[in-house]
Amino acid sequence: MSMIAAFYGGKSILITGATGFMGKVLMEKLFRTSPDLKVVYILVRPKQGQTLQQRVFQILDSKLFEKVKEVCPNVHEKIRAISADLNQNDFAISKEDMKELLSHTNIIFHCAATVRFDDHLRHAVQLNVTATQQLLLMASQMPKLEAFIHISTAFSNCNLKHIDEVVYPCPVEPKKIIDSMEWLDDAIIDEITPKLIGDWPNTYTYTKALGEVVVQQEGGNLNIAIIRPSIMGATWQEPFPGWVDNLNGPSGLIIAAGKGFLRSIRATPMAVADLIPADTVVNLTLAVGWYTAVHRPKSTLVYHCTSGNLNPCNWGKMGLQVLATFEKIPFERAFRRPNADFTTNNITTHYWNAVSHRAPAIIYDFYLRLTGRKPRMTKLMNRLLRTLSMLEYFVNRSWEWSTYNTEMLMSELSPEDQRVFNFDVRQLNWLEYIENYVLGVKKYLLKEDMAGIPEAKQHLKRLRNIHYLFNTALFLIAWRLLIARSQVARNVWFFIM
Ligand SMILES: CCCCCCCCCCCCCCCCCCCC(=O)SCCNC(=O)CCNC(=O)[C@H](O)C(C)(C)COP(=O)(O)OP(=O)(O)OC[C@H]1O[C@@H](n2cnc3c(N)ncnc32)[C@H](O)[C@@H]1OP(=O)(O)O
Ligand SMILES: NC(=O)C1=CN([C@@H]2O[C@H](COP(=O)(O)OP(=O)(O)OC[C@H]3O[C@@H](n4cnc5c(N)ncnc54)[C@H](OP(=O)(O)O)[C@@H]3O)[C@@H](O)[C@H]2O)C=CC1
Repeated sequence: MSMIAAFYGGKSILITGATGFMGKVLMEKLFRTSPDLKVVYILVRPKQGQTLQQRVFQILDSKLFEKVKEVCPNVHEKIRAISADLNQNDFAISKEDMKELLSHTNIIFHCAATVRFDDHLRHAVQLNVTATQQLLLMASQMPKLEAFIHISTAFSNCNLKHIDEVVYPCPVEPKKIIDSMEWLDDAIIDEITPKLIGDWPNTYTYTKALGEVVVQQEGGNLNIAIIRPSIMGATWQEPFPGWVDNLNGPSGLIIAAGKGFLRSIRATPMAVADLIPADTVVNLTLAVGWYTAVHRPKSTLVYHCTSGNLNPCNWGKMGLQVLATFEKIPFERAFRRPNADFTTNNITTHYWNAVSHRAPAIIYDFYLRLTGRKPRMTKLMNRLLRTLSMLEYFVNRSWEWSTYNTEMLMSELSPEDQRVFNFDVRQLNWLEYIENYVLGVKKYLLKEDMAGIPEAKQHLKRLRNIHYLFNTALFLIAWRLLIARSQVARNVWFFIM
């Protein structure tokens, strides 16, 4: 019998960010392994014209929750969606809901965040720092609370090369940052943002670092733990391999490469690709929730959920495996044949951006215009180049994360819990994982049918023929021009003939 699964039985659990990528995988695992839990409160905002209930039904209707509905047929009754906006005071939660949350909650998993790299500092602070502060305040008024689990990121200290499982101080106290966001106007914030974030690459990683400091400073007597996942990718095993539902991290680039838009990327092939499957993060999170509540460590423990020091993969190997998978499982209606190169130097990056990204987009848009259609490729390409420039920081460096606490926790688990809540990345086979990831992107993100693979392969063959024809024509034109201008070239030509 799993001790962790039994622990969550009968519990009232509060999850923020339950509608996000990690939140869904977390809820799924909780219900599948502890169907006898009492209730899961989720803080949800109405979005895109959908009510809270519609949002919950949409989640439960997805393939991700198929197994849950078998083991916990009344899952929809156990999810209590609470209308909340983490950007508002008291999260805009009604008095009755707040009363219920405060009096019943046993465990909090705080997953909500803005993960956009380019978010305005005010918004990133509001969600990643102030909301965390407010949630801690709420937690301090919960008499039945046993553990508060804060999800941060392994990149919250990416300005360091070696990162230990400790909370590092920030140059400016979070309280001062929160205060200043209240009275500074947007233009001034824009101006001081580069100075404030210093050697952090973006507002996301900076505000996640501030969030951790807030947790440490304002956690009071709460039982708190911080989890730092690296780059969260599709699921490895549970509930099935390859599940993914957003474009963050590598997923968007896998699509761009598979559809033939992404032809080169400024990345260091030998740099460690610290990916971590979402189900691994969730297993560790649930194990940490149990450990923190039952063992009540004296201080706030930080757990690194990373793969690099235990089972490293690098970007070069990952890129090759992604491309190899496209041979077997191509995406439909590709713009060009998938074939992306890694470059490490600025000049070649600019060259390939011009030749392989911008030029084909301009030519294609010209063709669209000629055929009376609206040009769109240049815009799309500009977006891709902007995304690439934001991700570059992470694919040209390697970090070392120590994992003592995570390994300690693994040794504390019973063999059954090690199996049910497996977060041992040493068992991960990268080639198999990446293949399933690409397949998952095709099925769950692009919603492409596997029956379309033969047609997709035919399409790639046509693109290859067009490519050969285009190159041959280009060569002949260049050769003709050369012959017209150079006696040596003419002599070579006559010699060959
Ligand atoms: C050889 C072949 C190799 C192929 C694979 C190689 C893989 C290399 C992968 C490298 C990835 C490295 C990632 C490192 C990240 C580490 C960071 C730490 C991890 C974390 O803690 S948090 C999670 C990470 N967060 C993110 O990834 C968010 C990043 N996204 C953003 O910040 C913004 O979306 C972005 C990129 C600034 C774009 O903003 P904007 O232009 O405003 O666009 P929108 O977000 O509104 O979206 C517009 C449009 O673009 C689509 N989109 C969004 N994100 C991506 C993406 N990452 N890639 C591609 N496309 C993306 C989005 O769906 C929208 O489409 P529409 O059709 O709806 O308009
Ligand atoms: N994805 C990754 O690669 C990594 C993520 N992390 C961390 O893991 C956690 C989860 O990330 P992930 O699931 O990928 O992120 P997502 O962007 O998928 O989900 C974010 C969640 O936060 C919610 N949220 C955002 N703003 C508000 C708001 N104002 N009020 C209420 N809810 C809000 C979103 O709700 P809505 O659906 O309404 O938008 C969504 O449920 C984050 O803390 C992130 O920093 C750490 C390392 C890597």
